[in-house]
Amino acid sequence: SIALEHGSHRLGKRTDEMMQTWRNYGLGQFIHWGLYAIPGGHWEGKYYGGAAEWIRSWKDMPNEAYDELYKEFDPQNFDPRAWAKQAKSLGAKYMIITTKHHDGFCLWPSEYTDYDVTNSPYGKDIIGPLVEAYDAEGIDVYLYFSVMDWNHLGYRSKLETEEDREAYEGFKEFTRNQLLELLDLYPTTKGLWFDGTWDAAWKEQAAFADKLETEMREKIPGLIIGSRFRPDDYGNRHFDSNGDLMGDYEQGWERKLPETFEDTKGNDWDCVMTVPENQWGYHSDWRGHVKTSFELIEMLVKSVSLNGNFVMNFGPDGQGSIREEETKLAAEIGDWMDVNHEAIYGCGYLDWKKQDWGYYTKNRETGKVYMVVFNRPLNGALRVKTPSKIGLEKVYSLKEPSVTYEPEEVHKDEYFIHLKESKTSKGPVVIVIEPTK
Ligand SMILES: C[C@@H]1N[C@@H](C#Cc2ccccc2)[C@H](O)[C@@H]1O
Repeated sequence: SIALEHGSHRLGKRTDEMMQTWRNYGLGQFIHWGLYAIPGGHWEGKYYGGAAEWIRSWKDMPNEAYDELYKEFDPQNFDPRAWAKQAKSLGAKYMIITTKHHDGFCLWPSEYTDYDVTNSPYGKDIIGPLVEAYDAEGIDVYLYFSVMDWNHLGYRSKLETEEDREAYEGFKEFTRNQLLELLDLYPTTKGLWFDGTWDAAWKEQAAFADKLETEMREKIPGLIIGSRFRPDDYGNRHFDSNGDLMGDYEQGWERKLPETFEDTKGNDWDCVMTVPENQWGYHSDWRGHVKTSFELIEMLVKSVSLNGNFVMNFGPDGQGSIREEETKLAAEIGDWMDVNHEAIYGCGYLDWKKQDWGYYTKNRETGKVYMVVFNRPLNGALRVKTPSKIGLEKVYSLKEPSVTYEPEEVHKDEYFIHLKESKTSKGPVVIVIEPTK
């Protein structure tokens, strides 16, 4: 293996309580909110189809005009407790909020820049009330932080000149100051979700990032930081030059999902997912495919079945309202979770042979097995291949436990479970197997 000073510092998974809690979340909520929500994908009547939170970077969009938007930020509809209540009814166990996206505008009162909410007409901290509201609902809060910062004069995507390097040293100090400031201001945060770390300039900062990650972990013991923060000695991210995972879980699944357990390399991971194809911040004109609640529930179940967490994105509008499409999805998914959360929370991968009808999840504590059926076979018979000697004496419907099943053994350790028409349940039906030995 390659000698690394700043590669992965731990082989295998974290087993402490905070990480176990993270592992058992199942469902999270991402919130992308900032100045980009004001234009909402349009500028002077022109529609921009790219990601709305990147509008400042589109060629026809005048940067100076974007940078003035903070003078319009006054979200009078912002209601953190309503957001937290909606997240509770969705069934989210954690929430990730953009404290600062690539544009550099800070949703908290930062001592290290004037480009923050205190200098907007709104004038007040956004992050603090959100942390408080979500904590009150028992939903853990994680802070999204973009290292890339288009507003800071010392930011560089690459370091070519001596001037670049000097300026970048100031930017690094600023970044460190802001991160330590966030952890001081919001000590109940359980982790940081880093983004904007693909720049060549940042990839040269293995030693700096390593030291800073250690400092942050010392400030909040148990803090959870994913694979997207640190570059190793050779600029590799997510996995170091020896292929070992950086950070506490893999953050590589952005708008995509692993297909097999092998794709996950056996690591902890999260999938962060937009509702439209590629809009994180608010866009007033969603075009292309907008996911249905059934699609999102399947992504959630697939994630949990492969030991991952699924984080669904919300993009509040410029006034601080959650758009109706997201409200509707939250209600539909929440209704399904009300009945079926037992197959999600505290569950993970089961090494039984994957079947076409859907996904298995297994409760890590009870050992209960959940068959989440998305594709009802035409003959209504679910094929189940079990490891040998598993007893299937206790099989029932999660929604209607009085509806029990007697699996029909068709081959050695291979059974049919004949679905009984359950009440019209919206979304996938879940069959529970309580292995008896
Ligand atoms: C979590 C997501 N990461 C950000 C990005 C990106 C990106 C950058 C370059 C190429 C493709 C995607 C998006 O703006 C959003 O914050």
